[in-house]
Amino acid sequence: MSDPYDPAREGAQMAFDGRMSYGDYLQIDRVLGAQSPLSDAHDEMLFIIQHQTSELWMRLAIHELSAARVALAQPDVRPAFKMLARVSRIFEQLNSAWDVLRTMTPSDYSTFRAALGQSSGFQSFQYRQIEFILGNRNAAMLRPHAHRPEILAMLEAELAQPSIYDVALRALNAAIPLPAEVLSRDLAAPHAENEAVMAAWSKVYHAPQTYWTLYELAEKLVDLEDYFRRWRFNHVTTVERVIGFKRGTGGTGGVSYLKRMLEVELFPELWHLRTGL
Ligand code: HEM
Ligand SMILES: N[C@@H](CC(=O)c1ccccc1NC=O)C(=O)O
Repeated sequence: MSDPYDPAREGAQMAFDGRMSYGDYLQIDRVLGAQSPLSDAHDEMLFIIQHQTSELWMRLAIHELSAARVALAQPDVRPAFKMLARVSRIFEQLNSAWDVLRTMTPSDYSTFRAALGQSSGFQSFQYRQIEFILGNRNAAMLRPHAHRPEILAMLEAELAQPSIYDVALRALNAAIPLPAEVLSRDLAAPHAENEAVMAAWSKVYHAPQTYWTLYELAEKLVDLEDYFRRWRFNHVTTVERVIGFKRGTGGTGGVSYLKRMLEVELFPELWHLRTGL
């Protein structure tokens, strides 16, 4: 019998006093110190981790979307494509995660729902920031954050910046001029569907070879919205499955509110032009 295998023999570092380890670099103690269930219910840990991991992925999505917005304002927009593609993949990841949460039945959830009080995903400031960056803007959504001035200020600052779609339209305008009202709209409101924008994107789709970069940009945006829509759909379906038509802890009608959100169109012209092609 040979001795048990020891990775130190091939050089694995085994001593970490005074050296940065895996846990040091990733601050694992802080991450793993942040799960504090309020009940004894077995499934509350699943619920907490599902949300915390979602928030971590949202953090990366915001990092990528913010950089993509800067990149889209440059003369060469192509470096933004990688970032937008990565955000779509992040949403794909979040979409797959619903499969884990769906293992929680209504009976399981009812063992700890009361412990959640009035807290709700509706109050997720990172989610709201993503919606605002993408262009789904509504100043009423700032109110749940009034008690956190720095978060309120961050979201207000977001409403004062052009959305991803606004910067995309500026890039489109450089090739196919758009009306001034599109380029200097009230940034705190959502973009209103516009005939001239649709005509310009249609021109791109009729001649992809001529407008290849804009064509690629448009498809990256459609891809992103496609994955985001799937997230909304998975959410509302999971909610109906778990709480039926009960009101939400956040105070909305629950499924009725979430179904209304399914109607949001972030990049309306990019969807509507397809009918005319
Ligand atoms: C059993 C699981 C879940 C249930 C029953 C549920 C239920 C609800 C309900 C009823 C709402 C409407 C607001 C309210 O009145 O509370 C809502 C909103 C929301 N939830 Fe969930 N949710 C679940 C899981 C999740 C997960 C895993 C996330 C991921 C972060 C999430 C994020 C959100 C967000 C961001 C909103 C606001 C949506 C918007 O304003 O468009 N939820 N949820
Ligand atoms: N709104 C949910 C509660 C909920 O799902 C939740 C509660 C606290 C933190 C995040 C949550 N997730 C999504 O809303 C409900 O009405 O049961």
